[in-house]
Amino acid sequence: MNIKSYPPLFRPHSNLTQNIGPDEPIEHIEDLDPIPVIDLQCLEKLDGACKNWGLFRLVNHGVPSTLLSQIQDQARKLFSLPFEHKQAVISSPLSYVWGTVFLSSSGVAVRSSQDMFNCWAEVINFPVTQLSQFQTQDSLLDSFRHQVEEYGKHLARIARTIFQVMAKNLNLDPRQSESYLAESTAFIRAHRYPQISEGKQAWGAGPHRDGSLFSILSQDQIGGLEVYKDNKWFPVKPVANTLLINLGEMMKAISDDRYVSAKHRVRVYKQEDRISVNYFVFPDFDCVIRSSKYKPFTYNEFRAQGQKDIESLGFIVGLEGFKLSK
Ligand SMILES: O=C(O)CCC(=O)C(=O)O
Ligand SMILES: [Fe+2]
Repeated sequence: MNIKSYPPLFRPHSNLTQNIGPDEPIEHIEDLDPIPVIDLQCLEKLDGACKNWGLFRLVNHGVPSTLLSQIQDQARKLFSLPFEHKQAVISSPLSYVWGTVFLSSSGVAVRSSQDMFNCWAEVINFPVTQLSQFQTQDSLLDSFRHQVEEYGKHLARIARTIFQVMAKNLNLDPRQSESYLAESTAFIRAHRYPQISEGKQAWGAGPHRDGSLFSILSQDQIGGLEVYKDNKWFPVKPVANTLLINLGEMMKAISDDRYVSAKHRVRVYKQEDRISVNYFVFPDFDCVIRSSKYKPFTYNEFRAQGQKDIESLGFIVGLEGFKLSK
């Protein structure tokens, strides 16, 4: 355990612990992996995976395996630096937060008063289109920044390819659908879920749905991600060289509820730190999302509402709060 690298909150002597609630059954399927597998070169099964799961594994994605493993290794090294050093070198437009994954529009970490929504995780945010402006004397951060930039280009390509097919399957108006996928506001978020000491309990990330259009995740070999389907939680096992696509609430709204926004959560382990790197993509912030199920809204309004919910209720109501009453 590299204690100096952890924010004080996550060190063994801290008395922070979380009531993680009743431990809902986790479906253990040892050999069979039920998560749909989609080939980027042949997207025939994409529509079914979006309708049934809202989360799928992507193969044949064209990201070199060396780049994927470098991203994982370098992220792990970066998180292993002393806590104070990370605080000192990670500066705007990057940000470093812990205990929450929510950031206000001004980049400040927003913590909920409710346990479920605080996370046993550290997060470094990289806004992909602003990375070329970032200068640092720290050689590890500098080389990681370059890799993230290169990785970001692959992810933007993958996001475009997948979204084009989704838009076609959903018969979206091609002009409208252009503003549903905004590359300019996409960001890459690296997470480290520190190991947790005996006797403590917390979620790496409590059960939630993402607010994004969708995300593209690379996880290490530790595991811990779980997805909810048919009233059960399924482990999303690590499979080398694959990526995970997770549909968020914006995709559900745009699809007029034909697609599922996957509910998921992350477990933490006693023995090991887990690393994951996630790319989030959103609609243009001021593009109006129209559907038959929800009142028209922009992503900006959705995000502002989420922040208000966190501050007043301790959790995000999400898309349900925009539903048209019958
Ligand atoms: O780390 C993961 O596996 C998922 C993280 C997550 O749920 C998120 O970033 O929204
Ligand atoms: Fe998530």
